[in-house]
Amino acid sequence: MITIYNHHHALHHGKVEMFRGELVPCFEIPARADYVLQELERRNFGPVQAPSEFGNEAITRVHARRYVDFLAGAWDEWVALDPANAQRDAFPSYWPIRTFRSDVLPASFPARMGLFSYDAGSPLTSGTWQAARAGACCALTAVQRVNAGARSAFALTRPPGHHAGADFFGGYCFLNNAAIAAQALRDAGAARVAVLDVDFHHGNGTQAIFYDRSDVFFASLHGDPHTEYPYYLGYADEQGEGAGLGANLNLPLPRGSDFARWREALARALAAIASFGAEALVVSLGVDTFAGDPISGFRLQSADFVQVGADLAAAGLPTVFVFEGGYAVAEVGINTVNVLEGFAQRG
Ligand SMILES: NCCCCCC(=O)NO
Ligand SMILES: [Zn+2]
Repeated sequence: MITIYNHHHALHHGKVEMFRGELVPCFEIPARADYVLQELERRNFGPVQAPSEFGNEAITRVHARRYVDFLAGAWDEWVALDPANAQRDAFPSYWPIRTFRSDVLPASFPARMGLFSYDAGSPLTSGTWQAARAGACCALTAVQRVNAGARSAFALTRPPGHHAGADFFGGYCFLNNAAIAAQALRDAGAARVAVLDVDFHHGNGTQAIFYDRSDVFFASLHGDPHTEYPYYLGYADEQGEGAGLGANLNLPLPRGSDFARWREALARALAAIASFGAEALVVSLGVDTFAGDPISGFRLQSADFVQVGADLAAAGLPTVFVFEGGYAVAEVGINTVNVLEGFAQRG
C-alpha cells in the first residue's frame, strides 16, 4: 500500500489544550505520526511518498473561502495582537452560541477565532496552517494514486480532520482531509462515494459537510455522544436531510464496548455502504478505539485492528485511508499499521 506522508506535520505542535477545565499538555502530538511512519518502515510496508502540491481550490471545494482565508492568516493576526503571543498558542475565548449572529465577520481577531471554531481544545500554532494544508495535499495525492489504479492509499498526516466543518475547527482538526478526499473522488468521476469513520469520536465535521447530499454516504461508529465527545452530534436519528436523507448512518456505542460489539456495528456500516452503491471509500482511520487510549472508551486490542483491516478490504472498494485519532502513542504505530496490513492481506 502506498503511503503519502506529510513531512510538515510537526510544524503543528501545540503546547497545551483545555481539557476538563485545565490546561494540559496536548494529546495530539507530532510523535503520533512519527511512530506510524517508523512502524511502516519497520515492516517495510510499501512506498512512502511526499504529496503533490495542490492549490487552495481543492480545499475550498469543501471549506468556506472566508474560513480558509482566516486560517491562512490566523497566526500572523494572533502575533500582531501582542508580540508576546509568538510564545503561546492561539485559542478562542468566545463563541457565537444560539441567539448570536454568525453572518457578520467581526474585525476582532478573538471574535473571529470563536466564529471559526467550536472548542478550546485545539491550539492554533505558528505552523498549523502549513501542516494542515500539506495534510490536505496528502489526502488529494492519495486520491490521485487510487484514481490512477492503486487499490488503496494511506494519507499519513496530522493534524487530523474529521471534526472540522466547512467553516470551523475543533477536536484537534482544522481541514477535513477525509471530506476533501471524498470530494476529490467525486470531482474525478466517482458518482457515489462513501466515507466510513472508525475513529472513537463521531466525525461531526464530515457529517455536516455532506449532510444534505445524496452523492456522498457518511457512516460512523463511535462513542455514544450522550456521554462522549463531540456530544452535540452523532446520534442514531441523524439520517441526513433534504436530498441527503438516508445518506447518513450513525452507530453510537456505549463506553466500554468490546471488539465483538464494535465489529457488529462495522458490519452494519459496510452493508449500508454496499447498499448505497459506493464506487470508492474514504476511511477516517482513527485508532483511539484502542483499549489503552487515554481519552477514549472502547476496548479494542492491537490484534483486533488486523481484523478491522480485513473487514474493510471485504468491501472490495478502492480505498483512501486518512489518519485521524489515536493517542496511546506507544501503540499508535502498531495499531494503525495493523489495520493497513489486515486490509492488504485480504487484497
Ligand atoms: N479535546 C476533546 C477531545 C477531542 C477528540 C479528538 C479526537 O480524537 N477526535 O477523533
Ligand atoms: Zn478520535
